[in-house]
Amino acid sequence: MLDQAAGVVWSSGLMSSEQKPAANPPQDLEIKDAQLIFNRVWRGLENEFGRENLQFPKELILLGGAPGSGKGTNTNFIRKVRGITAEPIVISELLDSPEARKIKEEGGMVGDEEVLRLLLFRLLRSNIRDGTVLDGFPRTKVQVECLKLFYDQMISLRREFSNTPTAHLFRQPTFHIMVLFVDEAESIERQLKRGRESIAHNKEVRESGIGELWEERKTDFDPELARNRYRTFKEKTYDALVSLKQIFHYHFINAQAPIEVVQQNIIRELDYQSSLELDPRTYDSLRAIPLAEDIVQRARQELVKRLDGYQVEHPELLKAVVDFIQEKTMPIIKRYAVSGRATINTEDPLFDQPIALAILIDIFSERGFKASVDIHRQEIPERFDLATGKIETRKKKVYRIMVLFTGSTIRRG
Ligand SMILES: Nc1ncnc2c1ncn2[C@@H]1O[C@H](COP(=O)(O)OP(=O)(O)O)[C@@H](O)[C@H]1O
Repeated sequence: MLDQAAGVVWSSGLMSSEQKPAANPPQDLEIKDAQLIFNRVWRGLENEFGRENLQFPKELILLGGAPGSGKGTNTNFIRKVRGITAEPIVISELLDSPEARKIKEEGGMVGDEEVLRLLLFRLLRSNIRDGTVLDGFPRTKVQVECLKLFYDQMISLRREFSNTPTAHLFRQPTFHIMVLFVDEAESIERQLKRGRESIAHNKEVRESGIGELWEERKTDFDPELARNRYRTFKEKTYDALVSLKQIFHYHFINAQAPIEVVQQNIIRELDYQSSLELDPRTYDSLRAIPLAEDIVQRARQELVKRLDGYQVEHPELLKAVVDFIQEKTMPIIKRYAVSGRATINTEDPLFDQPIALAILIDIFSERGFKASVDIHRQEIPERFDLATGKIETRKKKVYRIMVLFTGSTIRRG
């Protein structure tokens, strides 16, 4: 028996805060462009490699910042702090065609589609599965949108393969956006400094025949070109990077300081964020406690294992619970979706087997709901014995299934 009317919990507060869709959703051209570009590149990948082979790095640290902010200087340091052994990917080095070189020399930017294609192909290399640092992506609003679409695709792949033997190859992606910040004067000064260092270094290499030549960028010798690069960054890149703050792990680093100070800032930022607020001694006493996100990730792997286990060991029970969810709970959940909360009472004897309750909760978790079940035992008076005065009762077991879910923005990464 299903007690629908009594089983649904409404909160007037939740009802009144019901969100209406925006009347005019922003139809940003750049967002549309990004979708077209991304879809073309992604289809290319699927055709060339097959979906099952689209295995990308688990962790990506996307390093952004004005030219001269110290991205190249700090990349190896960041890898060390995060225990990343894979080589970093420097976008400007990926862009090696003569056309791309010419654009770069003038301080401009290479087309988004070309950048995205080269990058995603490069990310598929098997030696960077654990993670890597990306220097110089995303640089434009379109690239920012592509990054979000890429993340969503990684999540879809993960879901798609979660019940297969290759589930472990599609891990939960973690994206960190790290912005190194310097002002215009500092950026120009450092670009020119790099120019002077390159000349001195290359002179030494040529004279001694030892070592490798460094790239000599035109923009590192001309203050006007250097200024132009900084302005391109401020106008095209900076706001786009900041817009990712709400979505991925975001780290803003004051990079206008001596290298040692910048590196301390990086350590602090990459560490658990509360370390920024806590006294270091307090933080030290807490750090033995695992981070919630690590536990959640392990729990998710366990969940996948359990669900696969039910399929093998209790296939009929699994099917019965799936049918129950589909037929008995989904209509109620859909009907009350705005509140994000539904309660369903049932006396279905299916749940007299405790494992059926476990299966129910796990299925809901896998589908993104939070479910819990209370069992209520009620005695229903059935007969009154006139001779003894005793009331005979029937025991009734009611399972109260509470399902919570949310329709609000989900933090990615
Ligand atoms: N904190 C710092 N203080 C002084 N000079 C720095 C600092 N960080 C980097 N530099 C210098 O600035 C120049 C540009 O750094 P680089 O790492 O190549 O910048 P980016 O990769 O962000 O363009 C290099 O000569 C580098 O040695």
